[in-house]
Formats: sequence, C-alpha cells, structure tokens
Amino acid sequence: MIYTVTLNPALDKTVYVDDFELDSVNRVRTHREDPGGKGINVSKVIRALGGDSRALALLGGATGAHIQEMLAEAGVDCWAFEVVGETRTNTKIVDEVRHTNTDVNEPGPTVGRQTLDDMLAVLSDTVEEGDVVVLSGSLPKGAPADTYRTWTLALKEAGAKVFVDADGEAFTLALEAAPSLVKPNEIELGAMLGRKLDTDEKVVEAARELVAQGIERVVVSRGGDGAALVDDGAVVLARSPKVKVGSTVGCGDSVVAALALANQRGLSPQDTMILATATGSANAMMTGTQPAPAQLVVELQPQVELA
Ligand SMILES: Nc1ncnc2c1ncn2[C@@H]1O[C@H](COP(=O)(O)OP(=O)(O)OP(=O)(O)O)[C@@H](O)[C@H]1O
Ligand SMILES: O=P(O)(O)OC[C@@]1(O)O[C@H](CO)[C@@H](O)[C@@H]1O
Repeated sequence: MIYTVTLNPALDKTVYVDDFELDSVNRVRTHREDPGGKGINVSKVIRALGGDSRALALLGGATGAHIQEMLAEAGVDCWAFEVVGETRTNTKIVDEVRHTNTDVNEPGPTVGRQTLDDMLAVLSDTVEEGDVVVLSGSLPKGAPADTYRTWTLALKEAGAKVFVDADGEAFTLALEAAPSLVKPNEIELGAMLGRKLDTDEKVVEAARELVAQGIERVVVSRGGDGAALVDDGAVVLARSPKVKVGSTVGCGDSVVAALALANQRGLSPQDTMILATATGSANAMMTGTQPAPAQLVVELQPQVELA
C-alpha cells in the first residue's frame, strides 16, 4: 500500500486572468477548484495512473469537508484527521497571455502536537513491511521543524519505506533520518548545499552526497530539463519531452506519484525515470491541480530521452 501524508492541505483555487496587472482590478476569465496539498496531489496522480493509495490529511472546517467530498468524487481514499480551524485556500493566478503562474498560499490552521502524535501513532500501527509513506509539502503552523525527521524514524521502525518531498529546514532535518527516497528540485537541493546545480555533473554529484548520507535513492527534478536518479547502483538522466505548458504547479507531485508506483511495480531505474518524467511533463500540460490523464502519460513516455 502507498500512503500519502498532507499535514497542510489546501483547496486550490485557480483563477485565469489575462494580462494580470498589480495595483489594478483584474477580471477573472474563468476559475476552478481542486483538492490540493502536495500529498493529496500525489494520491490524485496515483489514482489517475491506475494505482491505489490512502491520502492522510489534516482537514478542518467547511473547506476541509469540501476537500473530502471532492476526493470521494475522484475515487481517492481520504483518511481525514480533524484539525481545529479552517483548511486553507491557495490561489493560483494563471495568466495565459504573459505565460505566468503565481501562487498565493495561505498559512493554514495551527496544528497541536497531540494531533500530530496521534496521527503518527495510528499510521505507524497501520503500515506493513514494504509499504511506502510519502511525506510531502509544507509543515503547518504548530508543527516542529523536525516533524518529517520524527515521522521518518517512526515509520521506518514500523517497516515502511519513507519518501520525502519537502524543502528548507523540514527537508534538511528529514535527511538526518535517512528516508528511502527524496525528490528535491535542483533549486531546493542547490540552496541546501549552497551552490548552483546548473550542469548534469553538478546535479549528479549533489545527489551522490545525499546517497552517501544514507538516502537509498535521490531523484532531482529539473523542470523542463527533466530529472536525474541516483542510487548506489544507477545514475539515470532523463530529458523531458517538449510540451505546451499549461501550469507547472504540481509537477513535482506527479513525479513523486510515479516514483511511488514504480517502486510498487518493481520497475528498473530506467523505466522508473521514463514513467516519472513523462508523468511530470504531462502534468505541466494541465492547468489547476488536476492530474493528467494516463493516456497522455503513455503518449509522452516514448519522447523521454535517457542519458
Ligand atoms: N516546462 C516543462 N516542460 C516539460 N516538462 C516539465 C516542465 N516543467 C516541469 N516538467 C516536468 O515535471 C517534472 C517536475 O518539475 P519540477 O522540477 O519543476 O518539479 P517541482 O519544482 O518539484 O514542482 P512543484 O511545482 O510541484 O514543486 C520535471 O522533471 C519534468 O518531467
Ligand atoms: O504550501 P506548500 O505545501 O509548499 O504547497 C502547497 C501547494 O502549492 O502545493 C501543491 C502543488 O505542488 C498545491 O496543491 C498546493 O496549493
């Protein structure tokens, strides 16, 4: 089983504004709402690719209830844990004239330590040997900066493989618990290491540093340049297919979803990167945080070049 954990989910409200101008009244041409948050997006993409997962999420208020309803309609198994307060709404401003995507993310409600501890205890009692748990997205207010480190240690102890997609201090501290897989983008990884990762060699070298720290597999996503996989036995550089970009919001979540499915299906590192890169690029063609259809992923896979 694949579990995704979203401690700070969001209702994603995407508004389409042509020629967006600051300090002006901008008229929305159209808009959409999607259940969001990085872990929830991973579960949505897994579902779209024909897989199954359970999406654990801290949800509160009418917005939290709305997210649960939308996930049920989408056939995504949501395991909700109640939080006091209102789940946040994140606004994504898409300007298809200027080709810009601007996120305006609310902080979300404050979460109590006991709520987090209870959620971790229930999940630790539930996971079985070899299950994958994806920890993804920002930490909510009230969560200690080392939450992902604590969760990684406990879930590894319970026999799970832990995949972490985070940034900043939460990511750096999570590394101390040696999760099975991490998926930073090249900017996040470079920021953590204090250097630009602007060549294949620099990306591979940086990933190797994390493998040397005990991370089994590091996948560095590189936007339109694709992604790189490094583990003890393989280095796979995948080039993204050229696509007409709708919105890159959620592309990283799509990669993580494919990585979790590839692990479950026992794919080779090469086939893993073909699936992950095609899934990420398919998502880039979409707008909002709706998952790309599986057929589009299938069509893009032959266009992924491996180096
Ligand atoms: N412009 C693009 N053209 C083609 N594919 C893209 C483009 N941008 C992203 N992708 C695909 O999506 C994958 C992940 O993109 P990226 O590295 O931007 O992730 P990220 O920064 O973690 O995304 P997120 O916005 O979800 O945090 C890439 O490896 C690639 O496969
Ligand atoms: O505040 P975070 O957790 O860093 O990011 C939240 C978010 O922007 O990430 C997803 C796209 O990756 C969206 O569904 C959601 O609104």
